[in-house]
Amino acid sequence: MYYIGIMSGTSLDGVDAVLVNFSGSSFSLIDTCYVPYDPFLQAELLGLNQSGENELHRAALSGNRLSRLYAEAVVCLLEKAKVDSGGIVAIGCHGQTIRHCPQSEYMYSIQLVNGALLAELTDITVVTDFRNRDIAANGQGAPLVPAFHQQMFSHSDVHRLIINIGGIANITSLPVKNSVSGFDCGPGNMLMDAWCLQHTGERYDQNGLWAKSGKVIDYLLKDLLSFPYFSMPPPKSTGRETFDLNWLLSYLTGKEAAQDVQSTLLQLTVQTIADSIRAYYPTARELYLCGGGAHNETLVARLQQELQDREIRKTDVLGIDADWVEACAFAWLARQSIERTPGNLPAVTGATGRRVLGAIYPA
Ligand SMILES: Nc1ncnc2c1ncn2[C@@H]1O[C@H](COP(=O)(O)OP(=O)(O)OP(=O)(O)O)[C@@H](O)[C@H]1O
Ligand SMILES: CC(=O)N[C@H]1[C@@H]2OC[C@@H](O2)[C@@H](O)[C@@H]1O[C@H](C)C(=O)O
Repeated sequence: MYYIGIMSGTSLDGVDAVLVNFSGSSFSLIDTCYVPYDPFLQAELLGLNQSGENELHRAALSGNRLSRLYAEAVVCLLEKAKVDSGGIVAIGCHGQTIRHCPQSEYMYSIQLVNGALLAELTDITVVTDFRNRDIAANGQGAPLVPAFHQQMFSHSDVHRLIINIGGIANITSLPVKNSVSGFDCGPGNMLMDAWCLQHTGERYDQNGLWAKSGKVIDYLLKDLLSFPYFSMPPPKSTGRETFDLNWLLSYLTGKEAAQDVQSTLLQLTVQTIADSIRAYYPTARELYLCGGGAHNETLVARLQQELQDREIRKTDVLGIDADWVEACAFAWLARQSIERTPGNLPAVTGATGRRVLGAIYPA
């Protein structure tokens, strides 16, 4: 029961791909492959988050480029694992989000990928477009990963929280008795990455050392935290439409030192995660981090400082490396689709019911 999961997230850094084996209820991660975006593709994808000239054509071309990269990642996995394409049941490919508008007046989410091309290039069944069925059922279409967290990380006696710190940060609550819940807390690394690139030329602030060299600007943090998204009740999900550099610039006076802004952005991520936990999951004591932000030592130390009575570890100790949880989730979501089993959790997304997700392109 080999599946491939492919995730390219809101950080816009590249492609995470995994080969996994599901047999019955057991799961194993067999191989992984990471393919970075070249600067041209990265800039093009970032540009497609806003309207621009000839954007339909550009989006279609980027979808094709992405699909060729996804196919490279598939070949890399098959070679590493010495498995041939006939041995794979399906590829679950998230695609690259360029717009996310689940609100009732819009009701769509766009993940770029040419599923037909990927099926043609790999000769493997491809499942894509995981979000729109949930949105059609009045859900947010995100986050979807909590259903996978439930399968992999639940404990019969302990209330656990799983916190993904990617471009956006999202939280999953796995209580002992009540139903699973979760939502997007707000920006994870996205704003820090953009500010860091603009001021240092580095794509991200390694271990948060630049942020650590600055001071949190109290008035700025207070202003940022007053943004309505943070106090909105779940279900909720967000993205680059809301949290981009322009959003940040609208709060700056122009007199702030760049490293102090970075320190404040890091604190914003920490604070919005900690506030969400205090507001919605006050009794949960075990926290497990995944996503790239789990490697940011300054961020993790400040989060531990905010939540001193909770134990914070990475999902690695639960059996899945923090870097590969999302890609594994899309392999699992593909299996749900292939088996015609629902993949969404209405308690998370707000959908009116459970739905079989995804569009299938047969091999
Ligand atoms: N050592 C590190 N120190 C600081 N930040 C790091 C480190 N390693 C990774 N990161 C951060 O993690 C980001 C990548 O995270 P990840 O791959 O989880 O995001 P994503 O999957 O694209 O986002 P999302 O989950 O929102 O879709 C990088 O852009 C960087 O900001
Ligand atoms: C629209 C979209 O791509 N959302 C992503 C993003 O990245 C993290 C967070 O925001 C989450 O809601 C979601 O991704 C994961 C994989 C999810 O659906 O659970």
